[in-house]
Amino acid sequence: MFILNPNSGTALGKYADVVEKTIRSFAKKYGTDATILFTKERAHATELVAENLTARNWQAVVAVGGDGTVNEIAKPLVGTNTPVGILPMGSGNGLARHLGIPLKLEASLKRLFEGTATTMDSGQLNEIPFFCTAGMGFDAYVGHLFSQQIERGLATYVNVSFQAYWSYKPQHFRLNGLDTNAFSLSIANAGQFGNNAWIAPEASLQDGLLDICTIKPFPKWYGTALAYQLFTRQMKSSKYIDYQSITHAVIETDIPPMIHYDGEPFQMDTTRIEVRIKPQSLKVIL
Ligand SMILES: Nc1ncnc2c1ncn2[C@@H]1O[C@H](COP(=O)(O)OP(=O)(O)OP(=O)(O)O)[C@@H](O)[C@H]1O
Repeated sequence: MFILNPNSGTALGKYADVVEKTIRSFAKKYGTDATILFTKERAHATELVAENLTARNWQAVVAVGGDGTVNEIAKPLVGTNTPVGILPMGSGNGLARHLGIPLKLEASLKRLFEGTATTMDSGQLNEIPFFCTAGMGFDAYVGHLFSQQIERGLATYVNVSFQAYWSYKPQHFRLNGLDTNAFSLSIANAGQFGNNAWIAPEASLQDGLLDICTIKPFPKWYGTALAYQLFTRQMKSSKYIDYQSITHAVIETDIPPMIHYDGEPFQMDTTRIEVRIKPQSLKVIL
C-alpha cells in the first residue's frame, strides 16, 4: 500500500501522476501490485492506514512524502509486523537520509522492492510518537513558521530559519529537574533533522537510546560556525551543545511549549513532557 501526500516537498503535488505510474510499473516488474492512495489533509494518512491495515496481508505500507508523512503512516504500524517503506519526496527527508535511502524515485523504488524488513526504535513525547527527531525551542519555532508557508522545500526552510534566528531568544527548561536555558532542546532518534542537518551525528536507530541535544545560549555571531558544524556532522565538537543518551527523561517548561515531532509543529497543553523510547518497535524496509 502506497500513501502519497501531494503536499510534501515541492515536486510531488505537480508530478503525482508520474510518480503513480512509476510505482505501478515497478510493482509489475517485481511481480506484485500496488494499491495507491492519496491523502486529502493533515492526519489523513493515519486514517488510511488504520482503515486498510487488516484488509490484506500488506508487504509494506509505503510513505511517499517527507518525515511528517512517514510519522502519520508509521504511528499505527508501531508494534505490528507490517513494515513501513519510504519513498522520500519531502522537504527534509531526515529519516530517509539517515537510513541511506536514495532520494531519486527510481533508485528508492528499486531499494524498496529489493529490500528486507529490519526493526528500529521509536520515541514518544508524552503520547506523541516520533521516528526521526522531535524537540522544542528554536527547531519547534521554525517548524511552526514553516508550516504556515505556502511553498515548502529547502529554500523556504532556509529563509524561515534565517529570519527567525535574529529575533529568537533562548528559553528556560528543566531537564530531569535541572534548570537550563537553551536555544533548543532536540531529541534525536535518527541523527538529523533533514537536509543533512546532523544534530546528533552519532545517533543510532537501533541502540535503544534517544539523544537529548541541548544547544546552550550562544552569541549571535557564532551562528554561522554552528550551522557549519551542523551540516558537516561536527556538532559534537561545539562547546555550546550538551548530549545525553537516555531511555526516559522529564522536561518541564514555564508555559506549555510549542514542540515539533518529525518536523510537525504542535502546541502542547501541559508543561510536563515525558520522553521515552520504544526499542525495536517499528519494522522498516531497507
Ligand atoms: N492532502 C494534503 N493537503 C495538505 N496537507 C497535507 C495533505 N496530506 C498531508 N498533509 C500534511 O502535509 C504536511 C507536510 O508533509 P511532509 O512532512 O511529508 O512534507 P515536508 O514537510 O515537505 O517534508 P519533511 O517533513 O521531510 O521536511 C504534514 O503536516 C501533513 O500532515
